[in-house]
Amino acid sequence: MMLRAKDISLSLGKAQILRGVSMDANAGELCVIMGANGAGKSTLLKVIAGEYMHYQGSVNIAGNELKTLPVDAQARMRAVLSQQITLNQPFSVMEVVNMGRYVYNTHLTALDKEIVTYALKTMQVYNLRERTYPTLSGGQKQRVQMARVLAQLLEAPDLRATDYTGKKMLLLDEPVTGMDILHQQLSLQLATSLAASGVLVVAVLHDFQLAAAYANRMLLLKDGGVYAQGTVEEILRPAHIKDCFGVEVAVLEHPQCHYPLVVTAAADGLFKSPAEKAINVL
Ligand SMILES: Nc1ncnc2c1ncn2[C@@H]1O[C@H](COP(=O)(O)OP(=O)(O)OP(=O)(O)O)[C@@H](O)[C@H]1O
Repeated sequence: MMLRAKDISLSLGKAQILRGVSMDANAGELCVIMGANGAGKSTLLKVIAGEYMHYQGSVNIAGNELKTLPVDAQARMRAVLSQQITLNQPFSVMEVVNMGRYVYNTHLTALDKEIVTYALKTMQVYNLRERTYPTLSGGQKQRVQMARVLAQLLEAPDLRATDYTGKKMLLLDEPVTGMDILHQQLSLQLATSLAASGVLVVAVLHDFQLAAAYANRMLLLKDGGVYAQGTVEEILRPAHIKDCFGVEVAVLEHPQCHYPLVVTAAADGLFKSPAEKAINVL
């Protein structure tokens, strides 16, 4: 088991944010965490990323207890794409992606530079490499951040050249926010390819369709606890979505693909949810 989180509880200030969350995920899986705003998804990801060390419970990564893993060893095992990255200094795109390699070397080697070039090309931002990062569009910035975490993970300038099983974990918090549909697909295909090379990928997503198409395993959070955990078919059910998001949906069969389609049920009278009540107030 690459990741075994057991009974994680966490308070921030006076508020209890996570309540006894347990999750397991294997190397080679793409695990998607979903849940309403404020459900605790980012907080859980931050616990796994070693950002909050005052949690109760245990987080075990590839057989190591997170609390006993030195910070530099953690940085070489996993890369993290956080939800809000504010980087206002005038770094170039290339410099931002180089940052992914500084966990290995303070002076980049020829191999580091090859990996950075590979990551830039994979995320289709190579042509932007001389641009100043803060001047990029939102979606372009997000693609550069994906390139940075890819550069941090890889050991060779070729995704398929190495077996990363049990060695690497990628944590993505809403990685495709602001990306156009092509780059959303590209990013999740990249995540799938990384998983095929043995990386455990844990991604927070808000898009049911992307989750349905790409997840091997899903975790649905509600109010800081686990509401359900399982396969796409087990998790993406109308009753679960109603309970967790307050919206009536229908789950349809995709006409061409094997995964389910989640659509809002917009027929008259179907919206009896808190979301719709909120809209009525407006
Ligand atoms: N540093 C903090 N101090 C106090 N409360 C916090 C802190 N960080 C998060 N919270 C609260 O914890 C709860 C969970 O936040 P979290 O960011 O994990 O939610 P989320 O599921 O990722 O939501 P979203 O979909 O909006 O990104 C929210 O109510 C949030 O306000």
